[in-house]
Amino acid sequence: DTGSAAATPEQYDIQYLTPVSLGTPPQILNLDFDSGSSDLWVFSSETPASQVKGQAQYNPSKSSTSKEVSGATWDISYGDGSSSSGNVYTDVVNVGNATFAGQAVETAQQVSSSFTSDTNNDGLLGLAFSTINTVQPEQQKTFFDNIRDDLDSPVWTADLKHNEPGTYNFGFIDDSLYTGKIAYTDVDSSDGFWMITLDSYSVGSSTSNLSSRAFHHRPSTFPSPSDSASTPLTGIADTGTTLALLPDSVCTEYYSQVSSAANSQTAGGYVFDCDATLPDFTYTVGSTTITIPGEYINYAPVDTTGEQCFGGIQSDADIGFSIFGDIALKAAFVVFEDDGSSPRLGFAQK
Ligand SMILES: CN(C)c1ccc(C(=O)NN)cc1
Repeated sequence: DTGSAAATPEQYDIQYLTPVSLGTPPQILNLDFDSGSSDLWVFSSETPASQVKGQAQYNPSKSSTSKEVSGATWDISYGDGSSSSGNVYTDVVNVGNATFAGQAVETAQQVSSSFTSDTNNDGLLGLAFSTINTVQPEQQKTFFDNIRDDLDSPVWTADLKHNEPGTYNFGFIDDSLYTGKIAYTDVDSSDGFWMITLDSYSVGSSTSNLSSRAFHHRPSTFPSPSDSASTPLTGIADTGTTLALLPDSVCTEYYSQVSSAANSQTAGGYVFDCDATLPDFTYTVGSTTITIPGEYINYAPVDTTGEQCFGGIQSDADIGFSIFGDIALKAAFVVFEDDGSSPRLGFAQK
């Protein structure tokens, strides 16, 4: 079995939506595939009308193959403070021809305001590890965990793009989607996430880093620079988070290269003049180097004046690890591999 479906960005690449078929006859909903969570939940016939604003709704009573999971409930909260909760059914779920008959479909009986106002998002399809699925009393498996053994290969891949549709594939690696070689790194899934350590990062052209300059002799008073060219970054690969949330030290180093940049309390992060030229941000996994173009890091205007723009790199303070969200992932072809025992993440240029 294999599957392939389009990942279409909403404005500013704030999120990517992918059509999913649920039930019999098929009910098509556009879901946010999220490698940072593990619940497949949908707007449904059970979602109060006051909390629905244009979203498609899954109606289990209209599906001949739906079965209620007796006594099961779910309740999830996300890093941005949004939340949802409800009941559970199983039904046929089909993603680009990859199909599982008994997939847990979590129907929303409550969604928070940010979901209600997100009018094109009909729900989430979790692709983190099933250990953090929120269904009680019996935890449910993610779509990938369910179909993994039927897939030609135990992988799914993300080819997200800037301002144009990309692709989520299941069960195979499409060699036409990347260049060079895929470099793999081990995943620590103990917290339920695709957590990895990037070998290094650099801001702009590497000569910006003092240590890479031929300093014949550096006065002893010179600060020995944090040699970012070999500083690792540990974080989670999260297709459901828009930005790249990185350590304060990295943010400081990055925005020190942008003369108009400031860390704004009112805007909630680093902002700069929209006409600023932003440096690239590069990270390495083994021998593969991924460069996020500066333009991708000019994320979006703060307001309708279009004077100040919000950065695509922001602080991961208070989270405890970095979050390599869409800003970081859309510059790469990413392989999420899990044979059930030793998960790995692969990165390639494209
Ligand atoms: C409000 N929406 C659409 C969200 C979607 C995804 C997430 C998230 O943290 N995923 N890892 C949060 C919020």
